[in-house]
Amino acid sequence: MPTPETILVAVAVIAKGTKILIAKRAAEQHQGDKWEYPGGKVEAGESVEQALVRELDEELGIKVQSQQALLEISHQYPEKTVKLMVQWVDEFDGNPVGRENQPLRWVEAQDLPSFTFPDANGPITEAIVARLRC
Ligand SMILES: Nc1nc2c([nH]c(=O)n2[C@@H]2O[C@H](COP(=O)(O)OP(=O)(O)OP(=O)(O)O)[C@@H](O)[C@H]2O)c(=O)[nH]1
Ligand SMILES: [Mg+2]
Repeated sequence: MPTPETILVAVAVIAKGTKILIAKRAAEQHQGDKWEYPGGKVEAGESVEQALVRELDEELGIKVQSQQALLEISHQYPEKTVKLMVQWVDEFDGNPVGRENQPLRWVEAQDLPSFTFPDANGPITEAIVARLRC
């Protein structure tokens, strides 16, 4: 059987000081009811950076002013394979709101381990903590 195509996803770690913004996925979504870093699928013809700007406008109503690559994670779920392009965002205009009615929380980075994230997300917390220490 051919390997299914990898879905490229632009994901934002949005930081305000030592606080990180997380959002709750809807029950009916893939990896539903878990917390996530906002973002979504990169569409045809878009760069990762462009996709992130679009997704954060659509999902949170903020305008990203700068972003930097934090890490990349390839993960095979039983039903699909994703490649998360995780970007660090600490400059943006506007105040994030859950435009898709998703609950949002600003969480101290050190408290992230007490939230349940999609299975692919394991390495992200460590990368955040490392980034904040530098
Ligand atoms: N946004 C986001 N997606 C993640 C994370 N971790 C993770 O495995 N994913 C997976 O990445 C895939 C695409 O993300 P998404 O559901 O946000 O895509 P999207 O905004 O384009 O949504 P849509 O398909 O409802 O239009 C999903 O299969 C999701 O489970 C994460 O931290 N944030
Ligand atoms: Mg999304």
